[in-house]
Amino acid sequence: MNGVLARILADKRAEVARKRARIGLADLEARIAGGAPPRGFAASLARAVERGRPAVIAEMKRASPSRGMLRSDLDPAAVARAYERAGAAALSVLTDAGYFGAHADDLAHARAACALPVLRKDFMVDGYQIAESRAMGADCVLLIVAALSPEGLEELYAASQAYGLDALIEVHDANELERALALPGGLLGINNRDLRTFVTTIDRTLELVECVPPGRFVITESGILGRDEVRRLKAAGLRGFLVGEAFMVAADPGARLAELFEERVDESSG
Ligand SMILES: O=C(O)c1ccccc1NCC(=O)[C@H](O)[C@H](O)COP(=O)(O)O
Repeated sequence: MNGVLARILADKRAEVARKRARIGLADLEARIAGGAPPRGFAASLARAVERGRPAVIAEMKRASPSRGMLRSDLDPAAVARAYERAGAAALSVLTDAGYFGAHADDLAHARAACALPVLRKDFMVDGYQIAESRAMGADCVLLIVAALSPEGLEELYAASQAYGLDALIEVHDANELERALALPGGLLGINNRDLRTFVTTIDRTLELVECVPPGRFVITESGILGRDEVRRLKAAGLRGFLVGEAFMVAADPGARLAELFEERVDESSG
């Protein structure tokens, strides 16, 4: 593997080693035992769809490697409340400081401000991070197939189940999709962004979704910037959407969410 993803993963392994030396697994387990139970991330998405609504996972991040600074003054609690009011089914909170500008308590502040379940958006390379995610209050973890060996993917998926967390299994091509489908469960994310080159196109979802067996819940991720993308993805049967940049660059992220996903009569026939 080369490119930005490889650099991020190498840095992440070093970061995990430093954290583990500071806070052992036993400490994380003690925090988990004293904390609140998970909120049910997949269940919240399913409820939105049952009500005939798109299941929007609304993301917050200060910056990204592909776009640079997006929202330096991010207030996680205020944005979480705005997303909830606008009808989001769940939150996604970037927790990587080095590449995405996260602050240590962003996830905790966002979750405490609303009733929505939260995806910890980070680069999972070690089972330690699954326990850490649960200890910090996450309800779901992201497992990027491109970032993990076959054994690593199975191990981290099993760890997410053991800690009572939902898992969003992210793929970008047909091989990765095959690996994701071999797992016994999990939400399936199709990332429209190639994490090695940053090329982003919703055509990636439109192609890959054809190969997904019925019954797997699919979330289309990245590069959903306007109503035209939402309309095309909905027309292809997509019900799960993960959106970050379009909201982060808007003056009012909640208003942008409502505007992007509002049903208009002239578009409802497909
Ligand atoms: O967004 C990046 O530049 C990026 C680079 C390397 C690894 C991951 C990256 N982003 C994570 C994501 O996939 C997005 O945060 C997420 O899907 C939302 O995408 P968008 O709506 O385009 O902000």
